[in-house]
Amino acid sequence: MLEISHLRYDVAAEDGGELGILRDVSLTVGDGKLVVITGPNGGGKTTLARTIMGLNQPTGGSIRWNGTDITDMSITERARAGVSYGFQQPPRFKGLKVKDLIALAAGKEDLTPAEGCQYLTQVGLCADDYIDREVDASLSGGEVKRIEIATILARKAGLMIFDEPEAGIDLWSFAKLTETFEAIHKRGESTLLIISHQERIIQLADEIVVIEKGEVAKCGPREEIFPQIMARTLPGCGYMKEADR
Ligand SMILES: Nc1ncnc2c1ncn2[C@@H]1O[C@H](COP(=O)(O)OP(=O)(O)OP(=O)(O)O)[C@@H](O)[C@H]1O
Repeated sequence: MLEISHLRYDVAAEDGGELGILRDVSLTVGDGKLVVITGPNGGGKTTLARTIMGLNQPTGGSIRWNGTDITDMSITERARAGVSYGFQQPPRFKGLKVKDLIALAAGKEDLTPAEGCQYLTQVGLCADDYIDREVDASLSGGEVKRIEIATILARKAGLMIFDEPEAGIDLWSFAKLTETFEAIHKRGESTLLIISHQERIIQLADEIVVIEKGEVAKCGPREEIFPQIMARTLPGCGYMKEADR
């Protein structure tokens, strides 16, 4: 279980004061649940995900994972504890091949072709075309994004956090990805926290959390929150991006 309690993340403001990016965020995610975090741009979703992963040190509150306080743990310690995070814009790794990156994530020396195929197919990539490619600038943004998601799947972490997994991904691969999320959720082996503006991903959620202005604006079962979100997606305002409607 992930338990976030009164989490704050403040940064220095231009006027010399403090700017609250996350303000008193409390949230509980049960084991095996699929929770979608959505909300307007700049609301604080990525900051929350980065803080859970340890990329930002909170200025207040606590994060517990499976009963252990991980608030002051390093990124590596959190990863060892089973927390993994897929960046909104994943980095490239010049000199590393796709198979190296996935093998590293899976904790193996090498990958068999079948294993490579297993992980890449889940994100809509053909292993034959990608397994020996370098994860450098020759790959498109959508390709790097899908390869990074494959590494998270290979890690089989207890908590998988995906930051806008739909970003830059074509329709066919997106359909494959939603199937993959559904399958992981059905197996119940991992807890999924997915930041998304995409209606089809939001529809997979057990629970939806709306983060707005650094606070939890809404939180509850999908059946309850989804109609409220849709009611606010009127032209010119609302939670969901124009392109997703
Ligand atoms: N270190 C920082 N210093 C100043 N402002 C910051 C810092 N980190 C985040 N912010 C600001 O905090 C707000 C929340 O950013 P965040 O990236 O978490 O939003 P988001 O909800 O993920 O947005 P999007 O939907 O556009 O991805 C933004 O206005 C951002 O510019």
